[in-house]
Amino acid sequence: MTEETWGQVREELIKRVGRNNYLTWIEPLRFAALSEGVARFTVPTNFHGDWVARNFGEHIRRELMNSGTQVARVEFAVARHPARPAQVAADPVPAAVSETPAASPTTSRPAAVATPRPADDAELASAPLDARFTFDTFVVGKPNQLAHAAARRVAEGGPVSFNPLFLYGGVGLGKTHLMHAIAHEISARTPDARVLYLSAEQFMYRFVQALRDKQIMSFKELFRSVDVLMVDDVQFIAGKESTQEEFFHTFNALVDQNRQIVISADRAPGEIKGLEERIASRLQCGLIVDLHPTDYELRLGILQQKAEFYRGQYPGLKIATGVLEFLAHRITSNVRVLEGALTRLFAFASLVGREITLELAQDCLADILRASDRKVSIEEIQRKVAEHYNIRLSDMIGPKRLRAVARPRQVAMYLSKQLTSRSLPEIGRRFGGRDHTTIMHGVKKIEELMAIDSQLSDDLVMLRRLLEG
Ligand SMILES: Nc1ncnc2c1ncn2[C@@H]1O[C@H](COP(=O)(O)OP(=O)(O)OP(=O)(O)O)[C@@H](O)[C@H]1O
Repeated sequence: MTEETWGQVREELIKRVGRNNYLTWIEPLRFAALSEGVARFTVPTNFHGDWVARNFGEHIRRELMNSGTQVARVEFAVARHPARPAQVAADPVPAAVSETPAASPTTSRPAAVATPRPADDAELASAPLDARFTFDTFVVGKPNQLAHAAARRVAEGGPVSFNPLFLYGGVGLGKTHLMHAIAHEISARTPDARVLYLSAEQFMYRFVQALRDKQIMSFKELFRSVDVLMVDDVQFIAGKESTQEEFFHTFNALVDQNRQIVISADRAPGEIKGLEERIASRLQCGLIVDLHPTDYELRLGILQQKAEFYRGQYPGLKIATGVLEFLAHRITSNVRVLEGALTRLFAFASLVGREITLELAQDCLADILRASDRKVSIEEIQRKVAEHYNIRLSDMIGPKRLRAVARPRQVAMYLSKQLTSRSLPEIGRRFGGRDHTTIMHGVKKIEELMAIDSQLSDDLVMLRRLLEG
C-alpha cells in the first residue's frame, strides 16, 4: 500500500465516519504493515485499539478494499518501539490531512486540539458521534417538542438549570439523535469543553477494564474531570451492582461540581427494574422528559426531510404524490423503521430506474408493511370495535353475556388474534382476565359465523381496514 493510497482511504473515512470520529479515532492510527492480507496499524493505547477495532475496523477494511488493496483483516496494536519508524516510514500522515490543513477544510481544527493528547486524554475520548445527528436534521413535532426544547437548552450552555436531563422513550424515537446533537452543539460552541458521550454499556466496559488493569483511580479522575457527561441507554446498568455503585459516585461528584449530565433510557427512572433506589431517585432530581411515539404529522415531516436528502443523492428520481403520506400512515412503529423503508425504496427505484409510485412502495416494502400491520394494539381494537357496535368500552372486559355485548367482544378477540402477535393467554388477560380457552372459543365462533353471516364478514372487513389504516 502506498502513502497516497492510505491518504485517499483516510479521506474516504472522513466522509464515512464523520469529522469528529475521524479526528478522535482514525487520525492517530499509524499504518505499520500489510502482509498476507492483514493490515496492521499502531494505536496510542490498548483502549484506542479495542475501540477502533470494534467500531471502525470494518469501515477501514472496506475502504482499503475499495482502494484496491486486498485486506482480509485489520489489526491494531500499541507500538512496541514508538521511536522506530513504521515499516512504511514515508506514510505517517497523509499530506492532505494534517500537514497542509488549508488544503482540506474538512480536517482543519483548532490548534488546541491538534496538539498531541496525553495518553489519559485519549482514554477520555468520547464514543463516536454520528455526524448526521444534529439539531438541524432533527424534525420537531408534538411528540418530541419538549425533549427537543430541553436538549437545546442544555446544548446552549450557560448556568446548569436542570441536572440531570433525563430523556426517555421507546425504541428508535430519537434519544440518541438528540444526545449526539447536544454533544455536537456544545463542542461547536465551546471547543474546549470536555464532553464525554458514551453508552452505559461502554461505561461498564471501561470500568471493568480499569478494575482489571488496576487503573481505577485514573478512571475516577477521568470521569470526574469532564464538563458534560452523557450516558446513553442507562437501563443497561440495571442489575449490575458494582457498575451502578461507580456510576452513582461519578454522578454525585459531577453534580456537586455543577457539571451537566444528560442521561437516556428506554423508560422512566422509576420504572427501570434492577436500578437501585438511590440512583433512580438521583436521576429524578433533574428534568425528566419523554419522547412520545410519533404521530402522523411528525412521521410525514421526517419522511419529507429524508426524501429531500435522497432527491439530492438520486437526482432525476421521481416520487409520486401520496407515497410519503401512505408511508407515514402505514409505518407507525418507529423512526428507524421509517427511515429504513425510505432508504430501501430509493435504492430500489434507482436500481430499476422507475418512478416511486404507491404500487412500487407496496411491492418493495411488503415485509415492513406487513410487520407494521401487526403493531395494532389490543386496546385499539377493543375501542374501535366498541365504537362500531355502539357498546361501552368497559363491556369489552366486563362479564356481561348478552349477545349484543358478547358478539362484539368475540369480534375484538378474533381481530386481536389476527392483527397482533399476542398469545391467547395474553389476549385473555386484556379481556378482563379471561381464560385462553374462552378466547379460543371466541375466535372459532367468529370464524364459523363469517362463513354464513355476510353482515358480520362485511363488518370484519371494514374494521380490519380501519385498524390497519
Ligand atoms: N425527530 C426526528 N427527526 C429526524 N430523525 C429522527 C427523529 N427521530 C428519530 N430519528 C432518526 O431515527 C433513527 C433512530 O433514532 P435514535 O437512534 O436516536 O433512536 P433511539 O431513541 O436512541 O433508539 P434506541 O432506543 O433503539 O437506542 C436515527 O437515524 C435518527 O436520526
